Amino acid sequence: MKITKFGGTSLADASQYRKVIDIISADAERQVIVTSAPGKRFPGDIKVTDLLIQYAQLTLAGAETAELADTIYERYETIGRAFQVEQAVLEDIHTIILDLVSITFHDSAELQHTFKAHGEILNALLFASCLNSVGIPARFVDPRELGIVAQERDHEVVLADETYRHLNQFNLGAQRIVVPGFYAYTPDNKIITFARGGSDITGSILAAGLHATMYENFTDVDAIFAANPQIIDNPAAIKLMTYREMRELSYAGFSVFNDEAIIPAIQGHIPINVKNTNHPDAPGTLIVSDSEYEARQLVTGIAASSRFAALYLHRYLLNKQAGFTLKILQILYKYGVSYEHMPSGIDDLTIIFDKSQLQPEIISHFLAEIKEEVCPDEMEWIDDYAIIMVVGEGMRNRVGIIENIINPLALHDIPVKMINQGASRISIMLGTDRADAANAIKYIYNRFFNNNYLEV
Ligand SMILES: Nc1ncnc2c1ncn2[C@@H]1O[C@H](COP(=O)(O)OP(=O)(O)O)[C@@H](O)[C@H]1O
Ligand SMILES: N[C@@H](CC(=O)OP(=O)(O)O)C(=O)O
Repeated sequence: MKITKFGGTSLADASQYRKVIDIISADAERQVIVTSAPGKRFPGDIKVTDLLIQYAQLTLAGAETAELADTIYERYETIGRAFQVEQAVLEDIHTIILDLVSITFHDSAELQHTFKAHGEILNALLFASCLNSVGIPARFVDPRELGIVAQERDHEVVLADETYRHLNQFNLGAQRIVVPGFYAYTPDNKIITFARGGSDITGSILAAGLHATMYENFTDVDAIFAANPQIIDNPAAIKLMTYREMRELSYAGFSVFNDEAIIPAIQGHIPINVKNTNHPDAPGTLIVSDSEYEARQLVTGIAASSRFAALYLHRYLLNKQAGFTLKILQILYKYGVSYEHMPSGIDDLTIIFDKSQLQPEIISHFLAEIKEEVCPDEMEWIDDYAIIMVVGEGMRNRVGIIENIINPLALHDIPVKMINQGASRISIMLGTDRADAANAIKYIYNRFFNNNYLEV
């Protein structure tokens, strides 16, 4: 049995739905289908999840919502009509959307989670109806029935271990099931959404918990490429890679996967196949454990992400001062701020933060406290920090890689603000200005992929 997840672009309209139905009917093993909310149909279009976020905001502000509710409903209605689903199904969807504004929520967070999850809920309901209307028996199954439980801890949504016990007890039967991705239930039965892109997480949890033979993740590209296709024209496709490579690359910007998403699949030893809904016969990218992998090239992929900021601190004899870092960490802890990386030298320390996890209004407060508490000789907040990650199992134990990364950047006058090598033996991390990140990717990509400097 395979878990087959379809991203938002794969379910954006009726013609995409048709492709997805063909994909499902081509393989009886595709028994558990995970849906995202309808995504963008064309560049500039708005994902249903983003419409629902607006809908939640208008509701919280007590503003007029009728027009937006209609826009959301139309996305589902057009698809449903194309498949001649029963009128009652469309009416249900319409009512559910309209009724959201009348539900009493405990707080605004609960309202936002519930509104957001409805992109997936309604798409799964509609998709199950469409499958039935073309003669493929299928049943909508909510994460509550499966027992997917999660809760917020330190601003993170953490899956409860009992989820796997529940999934173990779930009787799948012979029918296909359609499960909405992106959300779970709290122990007190409230909807809680994962991070954006989190339908990938649901697919991965189900793959591990229901002991699938494969986790198929259908998206809108033929493969995971060695660099973002929006930066590099026609980048090399990655046919086979390891979980670890994927984790590092998705963390640093390969948005094809949510970076947390593959952890359950890794823990369950489930191979992942990323495939294209628009070219389902293309083999896509297979992601496996390192024991099933032999590196054939040095670098597998190069990613960049601009969602970072950095705090640079300089103080002479910093390496001799007991408790210097501890004081800083205590201040960060007090503000509930986690950091991503902390490269240090004898007199210098850089702390790198994920800006998407930082509330902008607290930055000036914790900076002031750090300044007062540790009295650095120099301190700078770098707000536009990008991280570039060069990743490959083939880099392990190989000498001379770093110069091939740095040289092309030096040749093009791109300053490197930080290098972090060694923490993971399969990756090298660089810090640059955000404005330089795309060019840095191009030059590093050229060195490794267009100069035959690839073989192990
Ligand atoms: N290295 C990469 N390889 C493939 N796609 C990438 C890469 N880096 C970024 N992407 C982007 O990820 C997109 C697919 O992810 P996403 O939009 O989340 O899809 P879905 O809606 O199917 O979940 C691609 O369209 C592509 O623009
Ligand atoms: N719909 C949610 C969750 C998701 O996974 O979407 P997608 O598969 O389109 O990335 C989002 O937009 O974040």
